[in-house]
Amino acid sequence: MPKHFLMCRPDYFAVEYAINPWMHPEIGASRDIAVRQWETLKAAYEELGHKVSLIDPIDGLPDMVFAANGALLAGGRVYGARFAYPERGPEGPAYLRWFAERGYETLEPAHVNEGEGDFLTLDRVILAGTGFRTDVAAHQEAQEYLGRPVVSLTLVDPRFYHLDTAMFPLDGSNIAYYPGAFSPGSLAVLRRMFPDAVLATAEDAEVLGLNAVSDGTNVVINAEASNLQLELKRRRYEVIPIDLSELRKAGGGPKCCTLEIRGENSS
Ligand SMILES: CN(C)C(=N)NCCC[C@H](N)C(=O)O
Repeated sequence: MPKHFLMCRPDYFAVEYAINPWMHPEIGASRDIAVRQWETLKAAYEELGHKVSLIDPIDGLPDMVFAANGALLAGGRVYGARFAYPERGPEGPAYLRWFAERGYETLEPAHVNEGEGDFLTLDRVILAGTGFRTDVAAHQEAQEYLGRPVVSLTLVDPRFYHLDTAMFPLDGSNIAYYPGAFSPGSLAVLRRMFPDAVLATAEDAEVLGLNAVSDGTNVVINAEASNLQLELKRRRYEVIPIDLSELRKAGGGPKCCTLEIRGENSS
């Protein structure tokens, strides 16, 4: 099934503040390289048959390329983002406006949450991260608005500050994750819910290998995550490695650049 993604060209991308351990403003990042790498990601989605819509980037919002943080959709409803750090604050209303202007039902959230960065949707449940960015009250707010069960998971390693830096859905019922990113209780929940999950190594997690996008057949994944790629191939997934090393300097990978638009008829 082709998917529909929202992306934001990194025309104003920069590393000029530090709100996660990957960001080093004293080193910075190249916008030109980031744009080229991002174009490769967009082309990969289009080659796989997925539809990509674009939101206009805004000058002064260097992290807006990370569209996954902009909202969470289910059944055509849009639960907006409210960012933890003021540097990203205006992105929430900008993404919500994009959807409202296109006729989507939207909710401006009362609680801090960073969209699909901390909410990962499976067929029967939404997995939700907390610990660094998204407030656990937002998990309840999303559940109430979207009418989907939300399972809270606690992140404990600041390098993996969003759930989607430590986990991705392989399909509607199984996941890949890095165990070291979760609290003992959350890990026990994951083991119980997903006995057949793909477990990533620290090496894969440290190159943001878990920040991947799967359509159930193809997995678009950071090129450097080599152990994880081997395991995915062993499980018969088609692996599409992408070099997003410049965007990683802001703490993002393929998934961060990709917000899934889930319409009325999708799960
Ligand atoms: C998994 N997702 C969506 C992300 N991890 N997003 C990247 C956000 C990077 C930004 N500098 C920040 O720290 O918010």
